[in-house]
Amino acid sequence: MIRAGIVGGTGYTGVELLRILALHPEVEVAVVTSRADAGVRVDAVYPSLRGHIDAVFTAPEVDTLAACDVVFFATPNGTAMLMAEQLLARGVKVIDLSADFRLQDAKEWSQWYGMEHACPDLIAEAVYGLPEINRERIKSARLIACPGCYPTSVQLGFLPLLEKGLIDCDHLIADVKSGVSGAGRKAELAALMSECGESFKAYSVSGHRHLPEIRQGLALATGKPVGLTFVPHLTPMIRGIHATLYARLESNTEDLQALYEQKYKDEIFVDVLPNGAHADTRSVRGSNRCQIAIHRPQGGQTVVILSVIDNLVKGASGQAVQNMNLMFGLAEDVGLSAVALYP
Ligand SMILES: NC(=O)C1=CN([C@@H]2O[C@H](COP(=O)(O)OP(=O)(O)OC[C@H]3O[C@@H](n4cnc5c(N)ncnc54)[C@H](OP(=O)(O)O)[C@@H]3O)[C@@H](O)[C@H]2O)C=CC1
Ligand SMILES: CC(=O)N[C@@H](CCC(=O)OP(=O)(O)O)C(=O)O
Repeated sequence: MIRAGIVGGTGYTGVELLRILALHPEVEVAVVTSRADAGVRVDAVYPSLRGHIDAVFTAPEVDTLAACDVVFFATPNGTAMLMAEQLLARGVKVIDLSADFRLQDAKEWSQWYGMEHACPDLIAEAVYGLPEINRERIKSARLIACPGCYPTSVQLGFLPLLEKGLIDCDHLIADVKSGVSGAGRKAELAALMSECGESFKAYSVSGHRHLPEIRQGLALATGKPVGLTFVPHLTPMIRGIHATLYARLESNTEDLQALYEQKYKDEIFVDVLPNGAHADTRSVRGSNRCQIAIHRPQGGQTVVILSVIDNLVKGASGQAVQNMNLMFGLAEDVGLSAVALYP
């Protein structure tokens, strides 16, 4: 059995990890941390886990976590980087759901995240945990930087077009909507039902911290810098990300539906919908799937890609477990076969 630790077990991605790992046949959840709830049983905070997780929240301490084979950090940015080095030195694999190791340039990271990086030397070793592009490197990694939720939906949507060089890379547009759980469980005015219910708004239009992460991934796919306008929106739903992606085609020869189907034909967690379909977040809620639909309105030069995920599953905890499966030589979908909840 793989002994797993979760730092930040009371947050939304933490409890989603617990939900997934509770039914994972190869994992025993050995340590779950929370500073605020240290000493409290996990199933007292989350009764849904009664009979599934027999653990008590503890304070996050390296000595306790070092008894694990793998530690997930489901913590705010700036936390994993303080403990990762010590855990790796003690032979523990680290899977970080936060942004601490996502950007390859420590200076750029500091600018977007507003703090100095505590261990810039580890950044080069971290493998960006998007299995659809980095599967082989993930298998032998010690440290995984799980992609952000918006970046997962946008990169999976744009990749086939970029890899084939079919679009104008200077003017990409990602118009993306997120459910409120994307903001985490902490109390926040903007996430109150009376603030975001019955309303819909864009935010961080002048620059969101996922912009450099998405640009970095797309530039790697195409081999040159990309020009991207990324506008996130907050929608009054709990889970889900819906990305509407726009690009200008530079070639008319390719059958785009066939291109996407071919690119993702062996990917368990990327589902290309039939021609003309409209992807919806409800159809991936609770599942580790990304569903993608391709459109070319009026047969013109603009291609519109719809890409949907559950931000807490393929956008965070499901993808983290997908990475863990690869790192430990398991089948990629162990523990991740849940079908979306409907309605
Ligand atoms: N929500 C989402 O959809 C997604 C989130 N992410 C990323 O995953 C990470 C977790 O997000 P989310 O679950 O939403 O966050 P939450 O705010 O819901 O939970 C944060 C958790 O971290 C713990 N924590 C907070 N500060 C510290 C600290 N300094 N040291 C140790 N533990 C700490 C909290 O418990 P306590 O304070 O009691 O210790 C809590 O359990 C973030 O980096 C987020 O950006 C990534 C993709 C999607
Ligand atoms: C709706 C909402 O607030 N979403 C969050 C992003 C999601 C997140 O947790 O960020 P990471 O993926 O980088 O970890 C935000 O815009 O700050």
